[in-house]
Amino acid sequence: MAKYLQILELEEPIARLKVVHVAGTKGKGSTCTFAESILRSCGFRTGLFTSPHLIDVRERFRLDGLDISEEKFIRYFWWCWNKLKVKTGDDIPMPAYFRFLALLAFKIFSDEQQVDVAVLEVGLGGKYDATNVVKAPVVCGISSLGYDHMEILGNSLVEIAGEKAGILKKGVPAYTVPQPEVAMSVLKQRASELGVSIRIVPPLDPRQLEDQPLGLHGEHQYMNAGLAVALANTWLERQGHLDRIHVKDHGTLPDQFIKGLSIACLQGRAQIVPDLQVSSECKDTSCPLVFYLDGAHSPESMEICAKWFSHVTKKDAAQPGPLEQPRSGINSKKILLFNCMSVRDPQILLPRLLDTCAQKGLCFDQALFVPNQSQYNKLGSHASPPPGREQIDLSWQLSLQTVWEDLLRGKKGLNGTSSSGASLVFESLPSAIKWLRETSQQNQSTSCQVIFLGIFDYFQ
Ligand SMILES: Nc1ncnc2c1ncn2[C@@H]1O[C@H](COP(=O)(O)OP(=O)(O)OP(=O)(O)O)[C@@H](O)[C@H]1O
Ligand SMILES: [Mg+2]
Ligand SMILES: [Mg+2]
Repeated sequence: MAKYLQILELEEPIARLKVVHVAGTKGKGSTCTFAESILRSCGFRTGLFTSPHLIDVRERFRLDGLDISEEKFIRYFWWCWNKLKVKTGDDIPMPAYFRFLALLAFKIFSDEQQVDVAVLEVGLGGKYDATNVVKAPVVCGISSLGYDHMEILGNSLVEIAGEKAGILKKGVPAYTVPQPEVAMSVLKQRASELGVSIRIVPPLDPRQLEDQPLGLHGEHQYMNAGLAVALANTWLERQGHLDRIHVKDHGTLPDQFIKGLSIACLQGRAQIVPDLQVSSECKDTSCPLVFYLDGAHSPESMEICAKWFSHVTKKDAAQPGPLEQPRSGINSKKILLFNCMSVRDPQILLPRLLDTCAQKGLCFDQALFVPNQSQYNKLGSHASPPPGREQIDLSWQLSLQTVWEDLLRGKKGLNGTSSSGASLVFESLPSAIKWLRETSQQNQSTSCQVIFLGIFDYFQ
């Protein structure tokens, strides 16, 4: 990275950026999004770099809260690409995907618009992450730690926490959320070696928000929001801008903070998406097919997500309302649409989901497994579609299906009750969605609530 920064002449510009840096297993992106939104609401020009993206790579680079425009993205992309291409070769190869994107973020944030603050999410780990070239961030945060990317970061929480603690720096205040004891002691140890304090921030109390809901949904977001408030506050303090906010004496947050937290948005995190195609053909005002999207792909986030899905689907049934919700007085089917990378262990992920849902009284009627294929054809270098349909390898999805079926069989064996959930494997996402639409159109007396997990789980 140091060499690439030299090639792109980014060393000095990076040193000038006023960075908020966040690592963690879960909640990094949400914490960054909240922190950015708060500081924008305080009147600052912001850059936000997160990962992964849901649909378009430009989602990873936001300027003043908006995805970078195509025109700017293309301009910066080629500027970096061409410069690197000339100066790299056998000894220094072109940077890998995530490194390139991080370099692009540095270029974008330091160049064209001179942002007041750059909020950076670590891609993977911390110590060796591409974003960790920032030598002196204004403040850093470590969100919830748990088990993920063990093939790279190590198998124990101690090792994982050690990697994440690699973003802590001498002289830079640090914050974290309540963590498992072993992880916390690693963070504290590293902080004390560096002579900095790491403060533990409790989850935000909803009362501090004066009845405004958070822009990102789910109980766990209060944890991320609490961390984001501490990061934004410290950034303001260290930059000498505390005069911009009016601290109230009755324990609620400053108005700009409340506004920032309530308008924050990040696609694909506890996002409820009614299927507009199906609902447009439905006479009723509510929607027969609703997707509950989330990027969960670690055991902790599967559990969090299961709680969220159980909670919102129960609430929707109790308070039938407009489009977002399924129709009242109608059977509702709970369907799982799932994929995860083969480095993850479905024997851990799927039971965690199923058990948490079962504890909340929710059983799945069906489970669908799909590869991350979103298109049928890939374009080659001559921009023409290949002549035949690509053969898609579904062996991983078939093994996910087997794990699921075994789980259900095990549960049936134990207590005789279980969701009857037939499971299916589809060759692509569009084909699964087509099937869901057809099914819900054919069966108007049933609404489908589809929890859609792990689909954009890929290697950053
Ligand atoms: N504090 C948390 N504790 C546990 N799970 C969380 C927490 N925050 C978010 N999640 C779960 O992780 C998903 C991703 O959230 P977010 O994008 O904020 O995390 P991330 O650390 O950026 O994840 P990724 O590894 O996908 O980059 C959420 O949709 C939710 O399921
Ligand atoms: Mg991750
Ligand atoms: Mg992320």
